[in-house]
Amino acid sequence: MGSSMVVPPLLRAVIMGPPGSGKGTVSARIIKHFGVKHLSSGDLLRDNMQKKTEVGILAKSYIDQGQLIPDHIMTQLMLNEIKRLDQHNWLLDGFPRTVAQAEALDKECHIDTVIDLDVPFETIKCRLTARWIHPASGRVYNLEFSPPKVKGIDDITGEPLVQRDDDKPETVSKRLQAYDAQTKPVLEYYRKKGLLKSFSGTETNKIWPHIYAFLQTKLPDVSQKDAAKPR
Ligand SMILES: Nc1nc2c(ncn2[C@@H]2O[C@H](COP(=O)(O)OP(=O)(O)O)[C@@H](O)[C@H]2O)c(=O)[nH]1
Ligand SMILES: Nc1ncnc2c1ncn2[C@@H]1O[C@H](COP(=O)(O)OP(=O)(O)O)[C@@H](O)[C@H]1O
Repeated sequence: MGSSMVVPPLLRAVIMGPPGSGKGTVSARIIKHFGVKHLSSGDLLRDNMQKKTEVGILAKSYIDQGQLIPDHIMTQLMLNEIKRLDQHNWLLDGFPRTVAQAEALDKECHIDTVIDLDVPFETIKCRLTARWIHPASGRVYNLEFSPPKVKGIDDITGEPLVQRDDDKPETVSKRLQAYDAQTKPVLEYYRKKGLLKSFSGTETNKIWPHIYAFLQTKLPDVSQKDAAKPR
């Protein structure tokens, strides 16, 4: 039996979108429903900053300025992590963010699909100042949209939540500029390859059912919840 079973190909997906477009929020739902491994460049960098690794110390100076980390550092860091997920379906979040990164990724693996969250900048600006995160897990909250059960406390661990230093209004503007100049060309890069699936809107709850339906054509839902009402 075993040797004749058809093994479906592993999913290699990327989620893109400007800062605050909901990549982390949507990724959490994708993980819950489709059981994929999630690799977030921002979470990885924040973990390195917190541990004060060489990469973390270097990254901090860029992140605090709202600038991207140099390509060679970012690519090495991420490709290293990606290798460890070899046998799993995976979703990259926050990488690639430049065409050079996308090209380096292409040399290592074949990407199947790129989910693009197309959310207007105006919507995003207010969201980020109300964002709170649990750094150890990457769980993300929002004072209005998805508040924690207890103010300032992570629902699962009971540990304190923090605000990201780079969510200050001045830094947010710089990050949006970097997105326009350096990351938008990546969308074009994947569009030309026929891999880009854009989802437009201003509310995650309205965008999510479309993403869910799209992914269901690729992977089975492994969550217990009623698939008719994906949350
Ligand atoms: N008001 C509002 N906030 C949202 C919505 N979707 C996500 N958020 C919040 O917006 C912030 C940014 O979302 P996040 O998933 O961290 O975006 P990322 O930066 O692309 O990973 C977080 O505080 C989310 O809780 C939404 O539809 N409406
Ligand atoms: N692929 C990348 N290339 C360069 N810099 C990156 C990359 N991913 C993350 N960073 C740095 O980390 C910061 C935070 O990233 P992230 O948490 O993904 O932001 P957001 O969730 O707001 O999109 C970015 O503003 C950038 O400075």
